[in-house]
Amino acid sequence: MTTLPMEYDDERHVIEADQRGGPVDAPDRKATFADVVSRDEQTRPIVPAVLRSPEGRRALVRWSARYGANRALYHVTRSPKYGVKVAAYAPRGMWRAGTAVLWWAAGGRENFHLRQEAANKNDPHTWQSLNRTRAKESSARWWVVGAGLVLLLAALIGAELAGMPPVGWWAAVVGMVLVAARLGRPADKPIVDRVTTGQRFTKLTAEMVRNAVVALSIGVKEPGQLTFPPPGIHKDGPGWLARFNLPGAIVATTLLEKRDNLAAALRLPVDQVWPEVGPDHPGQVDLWVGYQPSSKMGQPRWALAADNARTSVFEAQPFATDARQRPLSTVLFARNFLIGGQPGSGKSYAARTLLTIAMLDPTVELKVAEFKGVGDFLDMSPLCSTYVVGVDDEAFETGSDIITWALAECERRGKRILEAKKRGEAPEGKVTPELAAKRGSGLHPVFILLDEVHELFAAVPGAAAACERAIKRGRALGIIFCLATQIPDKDSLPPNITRCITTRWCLSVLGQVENDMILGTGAYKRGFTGTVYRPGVDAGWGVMVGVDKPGSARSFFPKPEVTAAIVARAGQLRGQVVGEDVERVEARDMLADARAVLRPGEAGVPWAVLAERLAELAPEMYAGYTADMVRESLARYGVDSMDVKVGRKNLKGARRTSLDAAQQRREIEAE
Ligand SMILES: Nc1ncnc2c1ncn2[C@@H]1O[C@H](COP(=O)(O)OP(=O)(O)OP(=O)(O)O)[C@@H](O)[C@H]1O
Repeated sequence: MTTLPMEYDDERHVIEADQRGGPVDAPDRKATFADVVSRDEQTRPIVPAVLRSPEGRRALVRWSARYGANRALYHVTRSPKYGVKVAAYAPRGMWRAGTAVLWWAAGGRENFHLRQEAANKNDPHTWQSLNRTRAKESSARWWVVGAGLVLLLAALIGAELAGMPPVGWWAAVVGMVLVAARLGRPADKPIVDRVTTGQRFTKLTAEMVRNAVVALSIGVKEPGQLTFPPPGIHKDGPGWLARFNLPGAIVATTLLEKRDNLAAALRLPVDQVWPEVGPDHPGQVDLWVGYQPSSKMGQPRWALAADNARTSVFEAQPFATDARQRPLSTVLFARNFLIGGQPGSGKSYAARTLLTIAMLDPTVELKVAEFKGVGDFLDMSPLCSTYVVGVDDEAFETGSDIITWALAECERRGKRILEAKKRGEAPEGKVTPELAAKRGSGLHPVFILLDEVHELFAAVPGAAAACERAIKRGRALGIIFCLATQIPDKDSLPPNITRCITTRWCLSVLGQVENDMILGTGAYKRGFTGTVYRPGVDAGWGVMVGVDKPGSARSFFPKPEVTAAIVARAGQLRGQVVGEDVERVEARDMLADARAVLRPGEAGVPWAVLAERLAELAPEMYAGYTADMVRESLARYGVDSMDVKVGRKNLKGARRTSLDAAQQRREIEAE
């Protein structure tokens, strides 16, 4: 075969084969000393999780005591029955033990079948040889039995000579009788009854978790696909914690969305099963399963109930507990709080826990308005600079005055902070703990609680918008708002308000819509849902977001006498009421006022000038109003923001024609 030289024309292209890259994985090499010393992976904790916190230890002691007491009581009540059984089985046990020893010593049982077979076959040789083996082994065993008996006798004589008390003899006899009864009982008849029934949950096992997760159909096909990083499933607080990794790219939130199904697969109530995203990666789940449903668990003692409790709104303070009975804390300063839920979900009491934190900080001014009308905060009213309860016009007016006061206070505080900043006392332009505590700084923290605030928003037009502005402005200025509401629709809880409040606590709600109105869109899908709680039964339980660890939170619910002691202590700490009551601000007609401050011949005024003139006309109402606030308020009457000539410049403001047109429209509508 000849090989012809290949011919190419001039336009040939040589296509190079793709270059292979270098190996992606570095070759294995032995770990060097530097590798070993630079390892910083997590070491396994020495103390088990359940013993690491005081709450965990207390929970373990409580659980052990309850469990032990229950078992002890159960058996004590059945002790007569056990006595009869022991009396019946003990002689049989002694007989069995005695004959077993004799048979063993005689070696009768070992090659009995072989000897019998030899006898049946009439084979004396084999029989004799087998019997010799038996006799040889047996003689040694008789020595052992004899030595045992001598030792026992010696021990008895020794005990007698040593003066063993009668109780010791009785204990020895009882022990022997019990052992004999144990040996004498039939194999399928235990002497003591079972305390737990098979159905009750006592331990979370890997098998339960694996099977339950496979049953969820979230992409886990085989039970073996779940891996449990150390320390595996263990006790944590009053329950079990299983940390596991889902296979492949399945994220933990897929499992959280199916909490109901998970509880069903584990055959447990929903409020006993608490899955969370694990700490290491998004595919890790921390599944905590309580010994009991959370609705049946007690609550640890509240640290603020201590005789010497004193708080600071600048530091994290406990206000609730999570499902594992661990206290949850929050800083009040520079935060606002929204508590939502259906009637009976425990909103007022949840709000009281936050108010208690504020109350025990003697620098904080308290203003409370409750529009349920039943006096849920009446006991705390002597500590408040403004307190109102009711659902009448006067209560709503006071509620509205609180918001107006807050707005004006923001304005005043803005100026004070500016001055403090110039003096170097407020480097970040915010109220600091030092400024807040300084007498006469006018920057002490203010805690404003508006309970059932939807009533106020429905009764006073504009209250919601004003509240929104006050919330936004007051955050850095030491004014803390806490709103509690029943969220029936977007008018009673305007979405703008929800948006500017970061810490939200959703107690029992009926459905996904209400849930997401409080916690934010998508919360329900991410597994944060207050729908699992029943009003009344699970009162105080809710889901909280905007805190370090979002999740379930149950408000502290101290007994009335404990609450009374806390209030008395707060009274002692404060000495007198901090702050002053809001002044009654007569409702004013802003459109009429704006027209009144226009000077003759003026075609219009810029917004900033209008704000100044309004503040001069009625400082009690307009003191805090900025140009933007005036523009927004007049926009509601249809007054447009237009160019107004000032000297040679055009500035945005209100024109006389626009103000007059708005007034005419109003008169026509009134007719
Ligand atoms: N943390 C808690 N633990 C146990 N029970 C609680 C807890 N919080 C509230 N409760 C119980 O729930 C009841 C209702 O509480 P609360 O008045 O706070 O509910 P609410 O949501 O404000 O109700 P409504 O809208 O009807 O006023 C209380 O009387 C109290 O018995």
